[in-house]
Amino acid sequence: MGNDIRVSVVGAQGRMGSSVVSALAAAEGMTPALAVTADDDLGVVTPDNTDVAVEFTVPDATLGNVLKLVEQGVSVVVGTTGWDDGKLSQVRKALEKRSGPGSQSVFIAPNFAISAVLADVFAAKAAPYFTSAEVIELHHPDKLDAPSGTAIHTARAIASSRGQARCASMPDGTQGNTASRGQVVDGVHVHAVRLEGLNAHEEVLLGNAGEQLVIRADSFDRSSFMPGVLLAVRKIASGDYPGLTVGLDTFLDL
Ligand SMILES: NC(=O)c1ccc[n+]([C@@H]2O[C@H](COP(=O)([O-])OP(=O)(O)OC[C@H]3O[C@@H](n4cnc5c(N)ncnc54)[C@H](O)[C@@H]3O)[C@@H](O)[C@H]2O)c1
Ligand SMILES: O=C(O)C1=N[C@H](C(=O)O)CCC1
Repeated sequence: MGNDIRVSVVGAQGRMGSSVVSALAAAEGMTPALAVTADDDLGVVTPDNTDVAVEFTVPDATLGNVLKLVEQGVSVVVGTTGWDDGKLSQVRKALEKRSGPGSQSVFIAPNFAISAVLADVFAAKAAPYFTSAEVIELHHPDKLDAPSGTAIHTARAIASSRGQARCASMPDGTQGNTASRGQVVDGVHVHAVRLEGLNAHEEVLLGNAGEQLVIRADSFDRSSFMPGVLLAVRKIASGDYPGLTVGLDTFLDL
């Protein structure tokens, strides 16, 4: 259709990329444009054929892909993990260089499932009321990165809300080899499980003397991510979010 948003998918043969290609074909007001695989030249994706590119590839490739798409004048919705402050600042700089009328957008979300986004928000709200908080993420064994992008995001959100509330550091009497205590992200311990049969799951454990709160999000199927991806495409295509935006909660009235 004439006014449809033209959406190209980078990483189109992957688990997420192929799900996005199918979701786009069924979505109102969107037209699938190019399906780019690892063997293709990303240079083919331009504003002549694409309004928004959706990028689901691998952590080692995503920064390069996003910078190239920005250089080519294309706005991007990114679901690939592996982002840190240094990489985000490279994207911000690339966007600033190009900014002007009709300026471009990059949107990055570690998780597009509403259950995960809400778990993150609830965990950050709850964290200052508890002495201890730890994050456990559980995923399918084909996942390349650990801990998950979502768990890093959650740990940072917990640390930030505890920092603002001036909470004391969490008690931990572990001595000697601390490898089994997981990765420490901004002072929050994050544990990664890889298990056949799982898809994408996260649990936040919050403890006080004599009580525990568990906040858990389960994505049983990749269909759980699709409404969030389509929402992000619509928001980015609207032109209302120029520059870099991180996190699906931006678009939700939480
Ligand atoms: N944000 C979310 O909600 C969400 C949900 C699920 C997965 N993820 C993340 O998305 C990423 C992809 O996950 P997946 O399960 O689809 O992985 P996958 O391995 O199934 O797919 C990745 C695809 O990218 C392709 N690829 C690699 N380098 C490329 C390049 N330079 N250009 C184009 N294509 C390239 C690979 O050939 C593969 O087909 C991971 O980082 C994962 O953590 C995010
Ligand atoms: O399947 C994956 O890989 C997922 N990756 C994201 C992460 O690392 O947080 C989101 C959930 C699924």
